[in-house]
Amino acid sequence: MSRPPTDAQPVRRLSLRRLSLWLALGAALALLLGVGVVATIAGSTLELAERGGQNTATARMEELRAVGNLERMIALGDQFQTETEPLRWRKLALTMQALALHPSLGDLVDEVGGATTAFDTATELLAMREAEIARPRVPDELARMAERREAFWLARRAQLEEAADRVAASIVREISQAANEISRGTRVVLAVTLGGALVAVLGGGALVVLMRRHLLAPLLKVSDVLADLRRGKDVEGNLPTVHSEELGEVVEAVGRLSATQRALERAALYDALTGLSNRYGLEARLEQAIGQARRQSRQLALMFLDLDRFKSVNDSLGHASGDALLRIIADRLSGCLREADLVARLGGDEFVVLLGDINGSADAGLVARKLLEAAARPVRIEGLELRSSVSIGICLFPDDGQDGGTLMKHADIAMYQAKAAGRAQFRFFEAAMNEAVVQRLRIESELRQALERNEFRLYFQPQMAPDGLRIVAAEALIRWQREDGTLISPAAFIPIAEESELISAIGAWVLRSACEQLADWQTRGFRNIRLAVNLSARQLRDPQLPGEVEHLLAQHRLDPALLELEVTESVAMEQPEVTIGNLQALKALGVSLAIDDFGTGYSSLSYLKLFPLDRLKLDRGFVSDIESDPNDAMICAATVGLAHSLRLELVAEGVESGAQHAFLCELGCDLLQGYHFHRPMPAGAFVVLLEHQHAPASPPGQG
Ligand SMILES: Nc1nc2c(ncn2[C@@H]2O[C@@H]3COP(=O)(O)O[C@H]4[C@@H](O)[C@H](n5cnc6c(=O)[nH]c(N)nc65)O[C@@H]4COP(=O)(O)O[C@H]3[C@H]2O)c(=O)[nH]1
Repeated sequence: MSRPPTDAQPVRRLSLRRLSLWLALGAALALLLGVGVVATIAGSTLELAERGGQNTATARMEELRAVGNLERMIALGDQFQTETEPLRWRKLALTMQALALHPSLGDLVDEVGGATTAFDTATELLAMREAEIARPRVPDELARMAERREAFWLARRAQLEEAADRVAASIVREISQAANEISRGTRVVLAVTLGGALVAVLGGGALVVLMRRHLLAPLLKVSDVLADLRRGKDVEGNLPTVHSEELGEVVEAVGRLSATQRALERAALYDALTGLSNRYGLEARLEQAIGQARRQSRQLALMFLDLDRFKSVNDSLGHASGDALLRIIADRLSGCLREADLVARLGGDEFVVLLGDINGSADAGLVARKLLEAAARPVRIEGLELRSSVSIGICLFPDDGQDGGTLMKHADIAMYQAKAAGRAQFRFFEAAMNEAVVQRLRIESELRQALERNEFRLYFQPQMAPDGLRIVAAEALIRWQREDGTLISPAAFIPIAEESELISAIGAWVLRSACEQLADWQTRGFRNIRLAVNLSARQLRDPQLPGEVEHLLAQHRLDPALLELEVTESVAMEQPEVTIGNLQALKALGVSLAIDDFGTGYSSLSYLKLFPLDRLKLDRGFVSDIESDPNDAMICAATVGLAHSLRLELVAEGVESGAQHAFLCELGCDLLQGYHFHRPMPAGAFVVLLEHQHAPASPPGQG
């Protein structure tokens, strides 16, 4: 798209407004001038013609009359000569005289000697005839007189005829001259009109060419560009260069519009943090790729990637570090792919990879391995070396889904399975996974309802002194009591709650209820019973947790040491540096801290000694085989030794028999928990048990 010519060489531009004003003015002037010239020429020609016509007509009328009178005189003269009756020839002579005196003949006097001659001729003829009558008796003389009269008449007649011919010729000459003048004037008017029309045609043509080049063509181009913009095409470099100010404004506005549209598109289709496509960009590409693959009968692979334990990085190191990690992972993922593939970020720590044109699942597996390796390389952020990993779910088109929505859902399900299988691995989608997910979603929604309906209960399992008689503490264990009264074990729903944000609400409920219970025991006089509460990974990383605990302790006026918070070894060791900070914040409140399921994770002793702990809880897996498996017995012994060397108490879980009890006592365990003593029980039963402590001791295993 052409940038508005602000940053390029400035283009000199005309003002169309001014140009059109000048053109209109010029056209009006030219028109006025043309009309003036034509009108002047036509007017003068007409005037000339009219004037010439009038003069000629007046003058020629007299001459015509004179010619007529002369012709008549000639005819009268001829008649006079032949007329014998004196009365009649006298009358004819008199008529001739009267005609000769007519003014039309007056003007001919000089030319033909007309009037005088005509009058004299009539007078002379009359006198000659009168003289002939006066001598009637002399016939010869009479004949001579008549001959003389005849000769005289013929001579005069010839003169009169000549005069009439000359006048007639002059009339014809005058008329043709006038006609010539009129036609010359008409030709001039015609020439001027044609000239004007030619100038108008040429000027109009030039104007049309000018308008087409500088107005119409750029306008059409701008309209094409706008149409392309509407279709979402890139119009970069398509804007015309214009030479008028007004169109320049339009072109610049379209340029700005296109730049804004591109910026909006970027914001709409790309992720601002990583520069990768976002959900909408991915959806568009996915639909396109599916259409293409369907037409060409090809396979696609869609991968759903989730950064393992990203939230704890975000919570403990802050959002800036979280963002930096996301950018690094985004770059690494992009680096593993071909140009035709796509990697998108859906938000949070979720990425999607689209592999176009693969030959089968093996291809997708190969790429997934590369992605796993790339994500697993250590990341250095703000001086800390972080170990990241991703879990990947893969599904294939067309086998695992025919449309984008289904493919995304199935890849997500496969990813969830990869996470459940221990993270940092990939899983291909299988139909059976769908059912597991449906089940999980159902439980999630039921858990939400359970919270609203207050269906959770706390059970309490005593922790005994080594003698197995004295209750020193208890562990709070959640149960879900459904409407029909059935109790659901936490193992069936806590992992699901941990996958969603539900664990925060459930954990908060447990903490609240546990503190209420502690307060209740206080009022009942059981002041030294400690209560242990399990913390989920999310809770431990929650920066609000210390504040909430502090508030609950203050609200119920509890001795903080009576509240024990347990975190599993694997959660504690996930990001040990982060755990240290979180545990220290809790320890600052005075609460007790314990590591649960000890021995199942991979503890780093250097970190373990930095955790501000009070107790280690030996996992019940080691206790169960303590008698039969010498390895387990050794581990138990070593764990007791380790705890004591770190100045921690050791709690043995899952004590189910007297032999286990005896063995653990021998090893030096500080506290014992298990069915051999008591099963988890409701609050009421636990209070009854506490009250029994004041009574004579009953043998263990009867709880
Ligand atoms: N076989 C055998 N089992 C014994 C014996 N003594 C105790 N147990 C069981 O061992 C589990 C001990 O709790 P845990 O290790 O913290 O393991 C707990 C804990 O990780 C989790 N959990 C329970 N309540 C909560 C809670 O309120 N919050 C969180 N985040 N997790 C909880 O659920 C797990 C299972 O809890 P429960 O089903 O109550 O199972 C309890 C308890 O009933 C024994 O002698 N033999």
